Amino acid sequence: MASPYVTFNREQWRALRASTPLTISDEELACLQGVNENISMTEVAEIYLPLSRLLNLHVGATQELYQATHMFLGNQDGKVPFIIGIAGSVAVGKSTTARILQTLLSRWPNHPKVDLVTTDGFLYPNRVLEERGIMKRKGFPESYDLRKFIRFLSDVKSGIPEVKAPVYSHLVYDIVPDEWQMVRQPDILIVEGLNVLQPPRDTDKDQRISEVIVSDFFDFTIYVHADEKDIRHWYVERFKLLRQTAFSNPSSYFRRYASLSDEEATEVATGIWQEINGANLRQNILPTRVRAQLILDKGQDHMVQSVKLRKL
Ligand SMILES: Nc1ncnc2c1ncn2[C@@H]1O[C@H](COP(=O)(O)OP(=O)(O)O)[C@@H](O)[C@H]1O
Ligand SMILES: CC(C)(COP(=O)(O)O)[C@@H](O)C(=O)NCCC(=O)O
Repeated sequence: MASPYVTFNREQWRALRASTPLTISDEELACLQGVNENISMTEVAEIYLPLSRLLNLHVGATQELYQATHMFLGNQDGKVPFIIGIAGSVAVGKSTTARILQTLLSRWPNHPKVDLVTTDGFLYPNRVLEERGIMKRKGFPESYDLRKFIRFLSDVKSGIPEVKAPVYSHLVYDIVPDEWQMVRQPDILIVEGLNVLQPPRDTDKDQRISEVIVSDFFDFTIYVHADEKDIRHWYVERFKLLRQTAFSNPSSYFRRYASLSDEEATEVATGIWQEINGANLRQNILPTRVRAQLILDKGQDHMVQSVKLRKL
């Protein structure tokens, strides 16, 4: 069967930079370094800048389409945000990708307001996960309040002026009660998380919400891919670093991990990977890759090796 994707190797993709009118100023470079100090600026210029141009073209075309419909209907409905979904494994670099794109996309005059929401806010609180015996299934499909997530996306897409997203704290490892992120009609909303390309669940009927699925609300979807052995390595390295930062915070749910030796930390993190995040990747996340409009394929140094773009 012919592939629905056109594949660009790194050289072919970076050549598209020529059709990107904007360059990056020193000030913006500094801002991106703040997003992630490990990100290479060559990577931003060669991979993410052309990607932001492609997205800019899609946003522009969609904005024109909305305008045409409004003119035809003779109404002045509220602004409808363009929604980008970013999927992929835990630790593959979704949040880094999302933040780079947020920064790059906000420089375009026709879509300066770019908001970013992560799907962890739609996890059930620990109390509910405990009641259901699924505390060790965080990130698996059944750990999310899908009804709440779909309502949120539907409200944003309906042009509601102010929509609330719940907030998850990695520090306390739980939903923060009574804290919300307000989404106020951005030009673009980036939604980043493990589950953005997942199909409807039929395992628990309670959760089944008509025929609407999460990805119906996305105007563009990206899957960040890498070999599992590389992602596992990034996960373990990030876990080791967290000992000096988040884990040593007195409010951290994982205080007990702060004093682990390198060897112990590697063992604990590898265990969590095998039991939770790796299993979730294989069972529920990787199978959704085929649904993405664009796939970023990263090598072991985080550099994108190839970009796949859906032909239709
Ligand atoms: N493009 C990149 N260049 C260098 N390091 C990166 C890049 N993307 C992610 N990382 C590193 O990989 C780890 C996981 O990235 P993160 O964006 O937090 O992943 P996710 O949101 O998918 O869990 C972090 O330690 C991050 O610093
Ligand atoms: C919170 C997460 C489920 C990621 O959620 P997302 O924002 O991708 O929906 C994940 O980072 C997580 O905490 N997994 C549980 C196992 C672990 O501690 O790594």
